[in-house]
Amino acid sequence: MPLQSLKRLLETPQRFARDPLLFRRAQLLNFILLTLTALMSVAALFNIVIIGDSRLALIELAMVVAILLALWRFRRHANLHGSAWLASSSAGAMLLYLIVHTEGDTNPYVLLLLYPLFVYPLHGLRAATIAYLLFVAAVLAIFVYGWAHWSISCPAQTLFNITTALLIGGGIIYYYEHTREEALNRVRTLSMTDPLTGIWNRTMFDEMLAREIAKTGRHQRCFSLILLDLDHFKQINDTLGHDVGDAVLREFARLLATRTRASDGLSRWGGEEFALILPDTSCQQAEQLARDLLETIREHRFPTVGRVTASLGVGTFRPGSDRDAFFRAIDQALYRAKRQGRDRHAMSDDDRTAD
Ligand SMILES: Nc1nc2c(ncn2[C@@H]2O[C@H](COP(=O)(O)OP(=O)(O)OP(=O)(O)O)[C@@H](O)[C@H]2O)c(=O)[nH]1
Repeated sequence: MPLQSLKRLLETPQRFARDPLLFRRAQLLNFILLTLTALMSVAALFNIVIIGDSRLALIELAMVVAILLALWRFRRHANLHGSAWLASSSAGAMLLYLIVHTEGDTNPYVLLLLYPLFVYPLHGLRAATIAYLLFVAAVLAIFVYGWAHWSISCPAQTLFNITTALLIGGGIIYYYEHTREEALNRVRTLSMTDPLTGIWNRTMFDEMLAREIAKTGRHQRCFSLILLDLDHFKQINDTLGHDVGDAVLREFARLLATRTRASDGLSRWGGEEFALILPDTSCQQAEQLARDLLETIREHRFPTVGRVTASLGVGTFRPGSDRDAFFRAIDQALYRAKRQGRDRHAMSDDDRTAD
């Protein structure tokens, strides 16, 4: 039974599971908070029973209380940011107190190197660097104070060693975090974009669609979706080759990107099909945009092939609509536009004011 409770405590709350980066940070925070609680409790016990230093033990118990508070805020209220700050500042204060308490004895300095080890993974690059620089400044200020008031043997050498260790230790962890974040951002970008056209891929389309659907429920707003399919694209591939087909797809994506807003979700839905999510856009506005897009495509001259046309299916999602039915209706509208001769748009059945 106690083993099961411990296992539950080690598990990261599932509410963070939707975002892998947030989940990793939550996992780290959970682990660090539990480790600090255990470490400080043992240290307090050690100081009471073996050393007989009740003042230090009391400070350590105060830190345990602060860390437990952070743990409670994190697990109960999903407060990641505040809990991380509470944990890092109380651990920092504890380390600084150790230096003061031992009046400059070199033993606590070894522990200082632990600080960047948990501050960087907890806070991320920017906030951690601020926290760490403040910490280094506090350590040096305390040491300078101690130089005048405590009997430190070889103070100049100790100051040099502390500064070097703090800067090198912090520097290495900063660089590690920096390269890790960079690599992660690159992987993230790759996982979101379509390699041929550089616009969003199907995964991002699905994510944005889910987000917009959730927003319509919360704010009672609507959004629109346009599906675009190039006409007779197979002929381009068959007569001019796949490289020309690829170039047309790239140019088509670029053209659409120049005619849409940054807040619109333009993605390659698959093959020669593209999707455009239009937040806060009514059926009439979406239809007008569909007409404008058709004209832009019609008038554009694509490299090698010249004139290209597309067919569009348009629909509006309203609060309470069903995702699959909505999508099916737009897909059907697109095929209606194809059947009726291509180079045109068609509205989904729910929005049929004009074809
Ligand atoms: N070059 C190239 N072709 C692709 C790519 N993805 C899909 N295709 C081709 O797109 C063509 C789509 O053909 P169809 O579904 O028959 O459509 P279509 O010829 O445009 O005909 P309609 O849509 O009815 O006007 C197929 O030949 C696919 O091989 C790609 O990434 N690059």
